[in-house]
Amino acid sequence: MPHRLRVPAPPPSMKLQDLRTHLRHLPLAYSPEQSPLSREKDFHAQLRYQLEMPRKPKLRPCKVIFVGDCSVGKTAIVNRFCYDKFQSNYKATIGVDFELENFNILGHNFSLEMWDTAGQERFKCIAGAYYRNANVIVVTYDMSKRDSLDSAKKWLASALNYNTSTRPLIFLVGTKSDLLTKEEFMRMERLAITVANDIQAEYWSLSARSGFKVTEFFQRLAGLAFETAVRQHLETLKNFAQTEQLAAHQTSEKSQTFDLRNYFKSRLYRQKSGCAC
Ligand SMILES: Nc1nc2c(ncn2[C@@H]2O[C@H](COP(=O)(O)OP(=O)(O)OP(=O)(O)O)[C@@H](O)[C@H]2O)c(=O)[nH]1
Repeated sequence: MPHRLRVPAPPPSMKLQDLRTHLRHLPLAYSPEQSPLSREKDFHAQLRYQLEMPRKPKLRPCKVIFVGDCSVGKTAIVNRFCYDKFQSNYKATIGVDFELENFNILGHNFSLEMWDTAGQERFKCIAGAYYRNANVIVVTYDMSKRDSLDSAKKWLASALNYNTSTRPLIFLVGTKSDLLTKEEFMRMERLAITVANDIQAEYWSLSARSGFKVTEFFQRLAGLAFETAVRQHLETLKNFAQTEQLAAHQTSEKSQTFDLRNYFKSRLYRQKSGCAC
């Protein structure tokens, strides 16, 4: 019997992961008419055009911080997206947890550094140290606990305190939507959208237990963060090119002055020597 070489198929989890992290379009907002970030249905045509240039931009990893009261489900949403798993027993985050997720967006590599900070008061001073240089702030609240929504503004203010020079993208995320009846869900969402509008955040309701909207949320976050990173990169290049142009202009002005001096000198010489040309 002829020997056949068998090529093992990639594990199904890998295929799933690839699909979730490969983006060709800008994912839509949870509720496009609410979003203060972008209401566009896709990446901007000019951004696509710029990305097709031969020199590919090198984008730094995007720092995403998750903040919110203890036990609202920050770790659960990160684990649902990164490992597609859910744990029903509560283990408090001590200080901070870190996950890295690599995306491929419009053919470019882009990574999200996810900093899942502790909600417990006693770890607040440790977690605060990790708030710096955040590109994205995810303020998380538990949809089944109204007081966790009331704390949202306080958490955002404290995260923004460490990021005064940058303008991070802000999301307000409601978790544990599986615990609510339809009426409770709608009531809580209405309240939360008002808060989201107040703090200029894009709103999402999720459930780590059922997986409701978790992938869509992370894809949207990655898409918007990518768009912002490319814009900032192009802006830096433009400023750099302008500085170079200015320097080149100043140099050519100097050499012109030099040439003029030479010109007058040579004319004087010609006049002295009686040349008529
Ligand atoms: N039913 C339900 N329970 C959830 C969901 N998300 C999280 N939980 C539960 O809520 C508890 C707290 O979840 P965590 O993800 O640890 O909360 P956390 O915000 O990271 O908490 P800290 O580490 O203290 O800041 C756990 O027992 C989870 O199983 C959800 O979507 N639905």
